[in-house]
Amino acid sequence: MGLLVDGKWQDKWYDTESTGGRFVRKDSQFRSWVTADGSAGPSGEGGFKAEPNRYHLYISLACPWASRVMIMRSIKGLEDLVSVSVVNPLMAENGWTFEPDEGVIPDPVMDADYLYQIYTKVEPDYSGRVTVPVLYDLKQNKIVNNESSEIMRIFNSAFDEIGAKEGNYLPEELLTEIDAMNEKVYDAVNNGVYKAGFATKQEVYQEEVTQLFEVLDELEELLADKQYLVGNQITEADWRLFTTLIRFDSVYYGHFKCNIKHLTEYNNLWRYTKELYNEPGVAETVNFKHIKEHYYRSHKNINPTGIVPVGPELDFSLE
Ligand SMILES: N[C@@H](CCC(=O)N[C@@H](CS)C(=O)NCC(=O)O)C(=O)O
Repeated sequence: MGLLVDGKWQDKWYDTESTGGRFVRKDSQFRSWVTADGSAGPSGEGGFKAEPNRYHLYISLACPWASRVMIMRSIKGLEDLVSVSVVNPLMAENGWTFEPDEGVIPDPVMDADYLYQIYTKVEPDYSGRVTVPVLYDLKQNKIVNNESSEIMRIFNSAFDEIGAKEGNYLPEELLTEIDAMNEKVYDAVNNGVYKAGFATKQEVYQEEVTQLFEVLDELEELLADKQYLVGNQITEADWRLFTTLIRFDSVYYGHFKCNIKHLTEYNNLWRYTKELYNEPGVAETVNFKHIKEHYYRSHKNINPTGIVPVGPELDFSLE
């Protein structure tokens, strides 16, 4: 676990000293968009036109942010348009690596050993965290974007004219509601589990875990008479919630101490999670071996022995 400082790798855990025991996530730095005609998107620079085999995605199957992008790639049928590399689940002193293991897919750009080499290749004096997902332009050797919420939106529509599957997970008329839902879910749930798990002060942990379960209770109620979060169709908001829920009982409940309730104790949220898991193309993006190995083995200050629990046994079949 570490970060780049002026292009040099430093092995360092998150700093929570300066923030009173609180984990504060840093903003992603590469923010350009792939668009159908190469014009600039809502942020960053233009020049990234949607073309087959031009873009490459770096992901971890363990990571909820990378997984939401993988789900969009899968449900939009982009497998033959956007290639992918998968990092090793263990994130240790060199950060994410391509160390061969089951499910790891090596780097085609420079056969890198470490993901940070991709960052320093495009920006030799980069300072910041080296995160997945990364959307990389193979033609210009540039990182287009490393913010999953934006890569999801790129995948939702940029490739529609060159062979993507039908489906709009961001309908115009639901956009305001989706954005509001995303904000709540991001803060309390997606990032909430991390804020609870990485807290280094008791009162900070308690505050975060309480807020997390308050919002889960609220969502449980919302889903009592609704199948999906916004409108009557699956939207981006559902996929964003899903990647946290699918990891909940396996890692967040134990490793991050988000244990007021199991997800399986929430009737509606559990049913919802199973339904989304059973959507075509989604189960293939979920790899519990990578998920459990990553969290339990990489965060040595939380789990010093690195022992990976055997359970829980979860049954995702819909009765
Ligand atoms: N805001 C980013 C967050 C991505 C992120 O934090 N990914 C984690 C893996 S789950 C990572 O690569 N962490 C490495 C680090 O922080 O050093 C996004 O949504 O894309």
